[in-house]
Amino acid sequence: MTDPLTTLSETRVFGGRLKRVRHQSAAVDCDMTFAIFLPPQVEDGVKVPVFYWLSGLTCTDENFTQKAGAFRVAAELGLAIVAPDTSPRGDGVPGDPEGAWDFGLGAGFYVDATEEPWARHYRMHDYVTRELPALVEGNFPVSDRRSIAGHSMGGHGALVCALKHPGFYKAVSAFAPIVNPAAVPWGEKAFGRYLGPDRDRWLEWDACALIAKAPERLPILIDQGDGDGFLEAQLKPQALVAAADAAGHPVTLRMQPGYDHSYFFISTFIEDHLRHHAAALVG
Ligand SMILES: N[C@@H](CCC(=O)N[C@@H](CSC=O)C(=O)NCC(=O)O)C(=O)O
Repeated sequence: MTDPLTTLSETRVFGGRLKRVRHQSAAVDCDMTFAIFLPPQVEDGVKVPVFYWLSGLTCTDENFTQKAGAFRVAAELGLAIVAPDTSPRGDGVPGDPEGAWDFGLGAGFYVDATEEPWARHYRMHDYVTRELPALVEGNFPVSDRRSIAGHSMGGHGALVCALKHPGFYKAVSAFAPIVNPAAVPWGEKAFGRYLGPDRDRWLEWDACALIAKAPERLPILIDQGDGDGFLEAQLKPQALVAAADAAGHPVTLRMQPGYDHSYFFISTFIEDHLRHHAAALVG
């Protein structure tokens, strides 16, 4: 062990192990909890690649582990899964002044805030792309082959992480992502507070803007339910398809008839995403 980690729980699942781990984060300056699934292959001494999952608004590390149904296929494919929390938390970490669920605690938006009082703790991009991978790779039997996926706010996070860090991830995908946060109500509220009023600076955290100048054309897989109540106002996946087409960036958008925004939708298609990631990660 190179970093002080506290194991909160350890559970056997599909021949592997699911752990919840707490540590002091320098990036977000508070204690953080993440989940890590280690597939059975690690027990034969194999260093396995890591699939990072970023959850959406209101989530912790536990929504994905308890609801997505990912572990049978991850065990088969030999993938580790790491699911961090969605924001800093704890004493001294400010939340939404009105207690709303779409900003602050559980809603870090995977950006590095520049404005007060958010800038000290709300640095989830730095946490997810730098501190957490270093911690995981220094303390668990995993390789440096990584991929990233997420849902809704976490889908936005996954797309932005991949687009801002060419070569760092081998695959990227998203369920019902917020693709154009600079132009929808959830993103306008969060970016206005975390990043300040200059909308040009918001574009550094917007997949539709980043894709135009991406130095790497990593194919993007997106699943989106057409019965999703957030589709028209917050998600707008066609905006990413248009930006990707203009840039020559490969995107596959699968509109899934009748599916909503929930983890029932995610659990239905998570196997496809894991296999998409494994094709790039394993071998
Ligand atoms: N107010 C509701 C709705 C919040 C919600 O739907 N959250 C989604 C993510 S939305 C975009 O980021 C979610 O993943 N919820 C957790 C779950 O397990 O379904 C609420 O408080 O749940």
